[in-house]
Amino acid sequence: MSTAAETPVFSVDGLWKVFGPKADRVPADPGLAALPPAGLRARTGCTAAVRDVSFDVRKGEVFVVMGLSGSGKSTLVRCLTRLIEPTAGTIAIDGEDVRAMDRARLRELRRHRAAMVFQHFGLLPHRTVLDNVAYGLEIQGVGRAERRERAAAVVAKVGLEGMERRRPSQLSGGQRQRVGLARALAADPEVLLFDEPFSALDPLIRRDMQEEVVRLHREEGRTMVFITHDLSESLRLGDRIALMRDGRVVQLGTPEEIVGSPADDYVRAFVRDVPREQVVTVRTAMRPASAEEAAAGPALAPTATVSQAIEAVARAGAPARVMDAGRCLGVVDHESLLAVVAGVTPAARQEAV
Ligand SMILES: Nc1ncnc2c1ncn2[C@@H]1O[C@H](COP(=O)(O)OP(=O)(O)OP(=O)(O)O)[C@@H](O)[C@H]1O
Repeated sequence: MSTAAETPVFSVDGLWKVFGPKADRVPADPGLAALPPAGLRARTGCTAAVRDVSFDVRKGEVFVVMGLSGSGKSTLVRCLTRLIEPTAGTIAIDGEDVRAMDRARLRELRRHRAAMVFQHFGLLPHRTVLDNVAYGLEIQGVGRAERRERAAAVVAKVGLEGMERRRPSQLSGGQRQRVGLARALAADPEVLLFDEPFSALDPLIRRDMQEEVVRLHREEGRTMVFITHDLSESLRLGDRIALMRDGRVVQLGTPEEIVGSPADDYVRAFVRDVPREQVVTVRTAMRPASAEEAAAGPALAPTATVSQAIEAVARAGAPARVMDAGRCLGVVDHESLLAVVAGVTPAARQEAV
């Protein structure tokens, strides 16, 4: 039974977005709905950018939508606040039907509840950093003194203190992106939607911004939906990842589930080069402990990664215990850790026993 505390921020069910003539008939007709992209285009002239997608975004999580170019990521996330009108399916925010919202309610949704951070952040060139950040609050009708005060606090939060009076042209790409982020944060939305915000940044600055997002998330616990086509970015940021292909979500899971148990050959090929030991946790790698092993040895949290465990086991020269609230859940030793590095899935290991 679900309680109010468990209501997801977004709840999406059977969502379709079809572009093209008479788009409505595609989800409604099982024959058309089942066609592959090229077949659908040839028969109807339509593109199904999002095909029968269902998922929940939980409160406080970083939910990543990942996939190659054209897989439907932007269309899906724009449907959440109806920047793009869905063709079929349901979307709820905090249990409220987004598709039933009138224009005023939608405006409120986009301004106060689900703010978007874009790759091209749309900064106003003739305004200062502070005024750019305060702009969203101005639209909301917040008074001048209050909006400047709130904007200054957010500018400091994203590390731009001292730059309040600069114009966008006097900032680096990374700093501009921080202004865009600050502008979205100033509205204090329940959820932040990021549309590939860092893809135009060079790799070092990109890494900086990823860390910034992780830090903000750790400090505030705000729900975030993050679009990216970059696998390492999604593994670094995501609590859960929805991996898209041709408009469908082909796998939804934690980074560990996606890397450790790819749902099909497509996902397997996608994650082939990921260093598994940096993603797989000891909870997955462990085996049952004997009474003797459970009593002594280095202790690790269940969320420790295999690479952290390798260090602990090498240092102690003995198996490490996976401990949760004082209880030993199992142990990891050389063999179980090496199996992860070698790419042997836990299921395959069990079959081999
Ligand atoms: N307005 C539109 N009209 C027709 N087709 C569209 C429209 N917008 C998107 N599409 C098509 O829908 C599919 C998904 O596009 P979408 O932009 O959502 O993908 P994406 O995964 O975000 O790609 P990228 O990473 O390149 O931004 C693509 O095949 C695209 O060509």
